[in-house]
Amino acid sequence: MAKRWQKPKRFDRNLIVIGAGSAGLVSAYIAAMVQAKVTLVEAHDMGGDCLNTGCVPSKALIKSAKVAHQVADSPRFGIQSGAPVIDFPAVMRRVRDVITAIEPHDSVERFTGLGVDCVKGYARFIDPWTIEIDDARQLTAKSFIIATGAAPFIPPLPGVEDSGYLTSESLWDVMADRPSAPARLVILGGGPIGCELAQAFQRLGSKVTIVEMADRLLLKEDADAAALVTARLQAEGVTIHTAHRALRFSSGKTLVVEGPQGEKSIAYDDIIIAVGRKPRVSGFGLEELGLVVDGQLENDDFLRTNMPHIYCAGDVAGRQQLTHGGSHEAWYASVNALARPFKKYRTDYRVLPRVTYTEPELASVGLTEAEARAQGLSFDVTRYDLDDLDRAIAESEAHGFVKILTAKGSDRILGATIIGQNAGEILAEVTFAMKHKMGLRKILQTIHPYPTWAEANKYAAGQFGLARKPEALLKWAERWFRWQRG
Ligand SMILES: Cc1cc2nc3c(=O)[nH]c(=O)nc-3n(C[C@H](O)[C@H](O)[C@H](O)COP(=O)(O)OP(=O)(O)OC[C@H]3O[C@@H](n4cnc5c(N)ncnc54)[C@H](O)[C@@H]3O)c2cc1C
Ligand SMILES: NC(=O)c1ccc[n+]([C@@H]2O[C@H](COP(=O)([O-])OP(=O)(O)OC[C@H]3O[C@@H](n4cnc5c(N)ncnc54)[C@H](O)[C@@H]3O)[C@@H](O)[C@H]2O)c1
Repeated sequence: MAKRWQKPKRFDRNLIVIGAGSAGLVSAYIAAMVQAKVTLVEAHDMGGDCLNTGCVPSKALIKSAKVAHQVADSPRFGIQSGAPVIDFPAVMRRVRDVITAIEPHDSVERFTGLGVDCVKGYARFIDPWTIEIDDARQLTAKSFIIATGAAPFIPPLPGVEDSGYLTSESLWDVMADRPSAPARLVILGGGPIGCELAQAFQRLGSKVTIVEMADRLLLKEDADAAALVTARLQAEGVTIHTAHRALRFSSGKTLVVEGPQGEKSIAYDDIIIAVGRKPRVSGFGLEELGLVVDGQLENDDFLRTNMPHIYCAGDVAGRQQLTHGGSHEAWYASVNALARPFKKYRTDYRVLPRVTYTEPELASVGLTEAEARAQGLSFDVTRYDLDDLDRAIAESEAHGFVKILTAKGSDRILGATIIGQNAGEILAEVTFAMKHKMGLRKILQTIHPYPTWAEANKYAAGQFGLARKPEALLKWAERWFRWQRG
């Protein structure tokens, strides 16, 4: 390294963080908290994908769609209201307002107040210790964290450039000016983005078709849980083509797909491409430093790239793509970068929860059954069906389940999947137990208020206990009580 580049004798900063999404913001925050001199460089909007084009607008849209669905569904609860009238521009204005309300949490003002030097501009490495911002100002640092996120992957299908496709990044601005939701909406990709947006747009008046090349939706999640999401989407009118591969676009806004029955043409008014997100690693000097191999930013379990003073966190690191995952990695990247060479911490993803905000909601943490099997683990599965839960019955939402995997011969939790209303909230207790190595018996011993959704965890733990009754002791007790009755 020294031969090709001259290392500066002094540095302007202890740490420079590139990208102000969840990973970059948290990295800069931690550095400022421990009194390091830190600069955070952001080319576009503070808050990155989550605030501007990801979690926040999608959850705001999902809420409006849920209200529309509840209005349509109200006779089920004894309320007559007529079909919902969707004021789509007002829905999109609300999405914008929600972003505006949350913006201050991620703002330059807030982070400057916390001691972070925030710089607006596009950063590019010119050597391993120096970045240039907007081809003008240069800054050096002892360490760096690359937190540049990911961008939608666009498959190189014939005709794609003229297809008028939208992505999770572009759709918000485009839809903001529309009088109504697209009449026929095709969504390519049946992952979390595809499923969440499909249900939301269907509920807001679109006729949605999902095209997914795998044989089921939500491939990374428990198959039983994903099947319930699929069934609900279909019941609400979404057309789902699994095992269908997109082949090409033809003129007149048509997608040609190939499935088990051959080729099929699907006409659309709009198409959203949601087939995964690709780490942003090019155009700002990483390739020139030799940090990118086969299109990936190489990094180890300490989030260190192949230059020991350059770290990474968030979507760009290629290990997970979640907002809280990015914040989690930010802790490791910033602490490892600042404590170098005295101390380093290995990343740990064993207790990383995730939630897909469809209705029913699908929440999981740790291993799925398929993952536990693939790892050759010996485990038990306890399942509690929510059709038994009083709160779920009272709310006429008695569907879904809690599925918990435990290590064979113990109550140690290896993973959990919850599907149903408020699954993400119910999962919090299991995540806490798992993180702090508390088994299912500890959940069973905890008082849960009646009637709550969280009681589902207690009943699942109860189910676990029932399946492991001390049969010999109970036989003895039965004899003892019979003897006592005389
Ligand atoms: C529709 C959708 C819904 C989602 N919903 C959820 C959800 O409900 N829950 C959840 O946990 N996750 C969700 N995600 C994922 C989540 O948004 C991302 O995982 C998270 O935002 C990634 O954060 P990050 O900090 O790694 O990157 P980003 O937020 O992408 O931030 C990277 C930043 O770096 C900047 N940048 C890039 N290059 C440079 C450069 N050279 N110089 C300066 N700045 C640069 C970019 O402008 C950007 O602001 C969703 C994603 C999408 C698309
Ligand atoms: N609620 C949440 O936490 C949330 C919501 C949205 C997104 N996210 C994050 O964003 C990431 C990206 O989401 P995503 O849904 O774009 O990606 P994904 O990788 O999770 O799913 C993409 C799907 O597209 C399919 N696919 C790929 N190429 C295809 C093709 N040519 N034709 C048809 N189908 C094709 C894949 O088989 C896969 O099922 C997620 O993995 C997740 O981490 C999270």
